[in-house]
Amino acid sequence: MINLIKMSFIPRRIFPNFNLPLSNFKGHQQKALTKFGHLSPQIDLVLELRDCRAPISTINVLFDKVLGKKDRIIIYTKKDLSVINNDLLQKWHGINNEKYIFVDSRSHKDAKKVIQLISDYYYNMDPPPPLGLRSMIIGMPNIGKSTLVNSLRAVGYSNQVDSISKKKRKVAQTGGQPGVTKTTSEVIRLSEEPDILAYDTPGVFLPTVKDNETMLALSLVGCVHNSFIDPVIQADYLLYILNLQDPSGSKYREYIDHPTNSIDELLYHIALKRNKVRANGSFDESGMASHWTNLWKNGKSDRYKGLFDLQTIIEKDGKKLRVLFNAEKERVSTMSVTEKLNSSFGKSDAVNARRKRTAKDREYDLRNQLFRL
Ligand SMILES: Nc1nc2c(ncn2[C@@H]2O[C@H](COP(=O)(O)OP(=O)(O)OP(=O)(O)O)[C@@H](O)[C@H]2O)c(=O)[nH]1
Repeated sequence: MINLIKMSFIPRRIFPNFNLPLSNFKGHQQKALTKFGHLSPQIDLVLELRDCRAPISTINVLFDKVLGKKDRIIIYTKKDLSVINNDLLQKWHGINNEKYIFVDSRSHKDAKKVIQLISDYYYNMDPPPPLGLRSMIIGMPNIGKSTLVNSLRAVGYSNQVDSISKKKRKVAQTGGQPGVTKTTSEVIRLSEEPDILAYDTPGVFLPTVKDNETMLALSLVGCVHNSFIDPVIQADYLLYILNLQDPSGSKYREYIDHPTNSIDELLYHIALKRNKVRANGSFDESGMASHWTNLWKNGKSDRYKGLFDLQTIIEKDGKKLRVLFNAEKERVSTMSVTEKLNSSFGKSDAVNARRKRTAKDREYDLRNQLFRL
């Protein structure tokens, strides 16, 4: 029977259309965008951070809108948590000769490579910038900006250990949830030779993200607070994405020996494995969902290296990606940021944020499952 399920298993091609909040735009992010606009004329180089596990969903086209056309290096963070391969990114960025690099923001070895890239840029500037190269580190919330600033500064000053104490080298506050940095920093010197300066900035979200899948990918990589979306829906999306990448069910084999499209079934097996099923057969569904998604969010071991971006899984073609990117720019260009900011504090989103999966959603899952079999 199990072999029959494995053979006939077809992963879901469509994710249920939950009524999720698509906005998490905050007042300090609006202020940050205004400040970006003011600082823009003095910025030589933009360091734009994206998450390796959601390289498309973590693009924020608002940055282009406020900063205008600026030279930039795209830095993919959290490489230690991702399975993305360089061929794919080379295809995307090769078309436009864009500079990009993968890093673990905490790694000094990777920070050295970033300093090297910035230094190369500096030495190619003609004339060299009289007041040092000014860069700005931007990206979605919780993507690793402040961690990278600290690593860059530690590396940039590594030859001058005596001149700067370790405490002084750590300049930016970091944390496990989004929104730790609330204001754009004063200019921070990353290195003296060459003279490289940077602004650390607050993570900025889009006023409204494109669709549910983008919001769920952003949630799995930690750009929104853990509690923002019902954990069972997050777990269901994770299951959906993992099945698309590997329909054999191997990504959750430690809990259940056959592939499944039903999050309820998987969560039950997780509870069983963890001895958390009560005598009456019930279990804490949300608790199991949070436990499972956290393994992937935090990359608890190599087994949980992830890729949560539906579009990255589908769009392998660089040209198509460019079309997608332009469509996103178009979508955002019609948005009034202030308008969206006000509406994002509206009651409906707060209500939606707490919305749980309903009996109807479960029924949908079950029908989907039966239909596939
Ligand atoms: N595994 C891993 N963790 C990282 C990496 N970069 C950052 N982190 C962790 O991610 C969390 C967020 O990092 P921050 O540097 O505070 O992120 P931020 O972009 O400054 O966040 P905001 O203040 O919300 O803008 C912290 O717990 C970091 O330790 C990375 O490359 N790999």
